[in-house]
Amino acid sequence: MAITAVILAGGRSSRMGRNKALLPIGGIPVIEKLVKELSQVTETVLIAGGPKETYSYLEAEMISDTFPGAGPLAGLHAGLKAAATTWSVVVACDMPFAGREAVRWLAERTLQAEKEGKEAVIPVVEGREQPLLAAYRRSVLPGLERTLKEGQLKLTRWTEGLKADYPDGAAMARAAGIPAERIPFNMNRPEDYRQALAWAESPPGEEV
Ligand SMILES: Nc1nc2c(ncn2[C@@H]2O[C@H](COP(=O)(O)OP(=O)(O)OP(=O)(O)O)[C@@H](O)[C@H]2O)c(=O)[nH]1
Repeated sequence: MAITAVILAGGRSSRMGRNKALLPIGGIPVIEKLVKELSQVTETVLIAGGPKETYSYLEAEMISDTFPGAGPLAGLHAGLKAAATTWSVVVACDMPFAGREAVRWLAERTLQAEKEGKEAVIPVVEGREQPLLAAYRRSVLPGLERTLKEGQLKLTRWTEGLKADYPDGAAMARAAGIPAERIPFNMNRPEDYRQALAWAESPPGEEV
């Protein structure tokens, strides 16, 4: 599909205590798993932020933030700026189950969003908006750049100002064939990593 995947991989991983993107899931670093999955359903995979030399073996293009240290919004900005497609899907590097079906589902939603003049598709999974597993139109860039220049770094404050579609993520979960809560699950702390490992080993639908 003519869409770019942007994997956000900057940040400090301070709560985890080590680079989250390199945590093994199913025997490979989570970022490698994401690159493999997302490259099956997108035109290009970009990695925004993180140590370039460490990720050079991956089949993805690496992008540096224009606003270093400014958090996920800076990664989103760098990714959208480098993307050659009108729409990009953004995925945080610490979401081990945000796989190809979820991204394909989001990419399909952008077709309708485009017709309706929307500039973002932000799924709502179990009542929570997921701006780090979402699709954005390149046209958000000038506003995003202004926001970053003003030093406003809060993601949800920025997304509030977008013309966004907020589809129910239950359908995304059905498409992916895994429980909804797992899809945007992200690993911030060591206990989250343990939970992800347990889920990775359990068959879909089986609660751990
Ligand atoms: N490119 C880029 N990505 C970032 C930046 N900050 C965070 N991210 C990514 O955004 C996602 C969410 O980040 P967080 O988990 O909130 O922050 P973190 O700094 O990685 O982790 P903590 O230090 O524990 O807060 C992750 O995929 C990060 O890799 C940044 O400054 N630049």
